[in-house]
Amino acid sequence: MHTLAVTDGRVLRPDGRVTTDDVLIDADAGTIEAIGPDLEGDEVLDASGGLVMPGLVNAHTHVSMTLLRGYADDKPLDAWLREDIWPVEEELTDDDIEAGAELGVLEMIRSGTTAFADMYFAMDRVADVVERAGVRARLGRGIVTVGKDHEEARADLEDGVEFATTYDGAADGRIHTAVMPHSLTTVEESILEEAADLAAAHDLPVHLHANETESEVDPIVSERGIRPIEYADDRGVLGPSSFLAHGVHLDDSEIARLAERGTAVVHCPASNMKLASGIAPVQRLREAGVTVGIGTDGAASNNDLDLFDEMRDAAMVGKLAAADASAVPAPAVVEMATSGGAEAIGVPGGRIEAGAAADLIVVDLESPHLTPAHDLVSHLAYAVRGSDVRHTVCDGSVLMRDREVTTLDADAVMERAGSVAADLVARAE
Ligand SMILES: N[C@@H](CCSC[C@H]1O[C@@H](n2cnc3c(=O)[nH]cnc32)[C@H](O)[C@@H]1O)C(=O)O
Ligand SMILES: [Zn+2]
Repeated sequence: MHTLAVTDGRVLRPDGRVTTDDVLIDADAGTIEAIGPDLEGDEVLDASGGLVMPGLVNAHTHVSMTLLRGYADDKPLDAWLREDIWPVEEELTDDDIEAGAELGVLEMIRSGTTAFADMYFAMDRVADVVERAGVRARLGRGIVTVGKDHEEARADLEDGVEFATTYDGAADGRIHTAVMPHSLTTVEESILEEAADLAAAHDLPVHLHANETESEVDPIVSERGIRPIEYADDRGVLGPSSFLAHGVHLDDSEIARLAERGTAVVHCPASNMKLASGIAPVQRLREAGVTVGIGTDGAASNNDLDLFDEMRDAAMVGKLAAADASAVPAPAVVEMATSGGAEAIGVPGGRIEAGAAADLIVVDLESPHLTPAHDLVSHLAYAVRGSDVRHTVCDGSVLMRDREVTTLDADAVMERAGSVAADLVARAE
């Protein structure tokens, strides 16, 4: 057994306590062996002056959209997608998607994210990046049927299911998959139903955008006389492994139904604020017992993939929405960004405890903006930035040591992404 000792730091435990301990990792198994004083390993990762905490889980993104960061801002969802994003996405090549995924994964490793859920196209290329970069992911091809005839729509569904069944368990088990119909309004009813059936038949989760904007909720209510979550349930989409992105506009009956079905919600506060979609009822969801994770959504609606920013946004906007400063407190956002996210997307990790997956980060605390250290959980929610992450470990492997990413060549990744992004936009215009 090859071991890695993370030494001389403080450790964030699953119950929110912070202790002064070392963490011993079985690098071969990719698991945490022990937590305690004076642990010795074959290799050492210095955590002095730092906090060891679970790697963050970005529970909803479109990682290759880093190529479109800053390309189209200041518009509502529907116009943004139809006028700006989808036309450029028409021009995307598989190589572009790979370059964008490398950039996004690099950014995530550098800001402490070790696992993410991704919906996009050319997912075989995204899977390749996940494998090389050493992170964990739940991946799926986004299935869209608007503007397609039934045959094309079926082909999209089949592609999505084929990707999901082929890649589940890839990269030594670091890659998980899901069937990912894009949303309740961009996928026709029969395809949505089939997607849910096929996911169940293959024991895979369903992931989709739902109840993101009012203009997505209204047509379902007026055409069918029922709320979107009831419609989703009738199509078989909801289940204990399913997770939906956004859940901004949910009424009490929908929240109760999500709780009953065990379907998780991924809160994307920055995207929801930027597109002026609304504010998800995070406090009410949590009180109802719904598992809530946090996601950045794509970099074109955020505009970064730093989950520390997202934690702060979730706490701030949660209070504003509830008109209650005690709503969505620091421990809740830290939980949502770690164990909550891992549970929502169904990946290991999210906890520093013996036997858990060795997905962890070390946050450097020796900075003016993190001084004094009255309460480290408060710092994680309100004051830490992604650039404070010193080391990133996933599945027992060191992906970043002293801010140097070991699995990707940062300069080459940025140069390639910058160049393909410029070409892409030029082709689209
Ligand atoms: N459009 C593709 C498949 C969907 S991939 C996922 C899609 O979600 C889009 N997307 C990104 N952010 C959001 C969001 O907040 N809501 C809805 N869609 C989004 C993204 O641009 C991408 O087109 C097709 O026609 O086959
Ligand atoms: Zn999205």
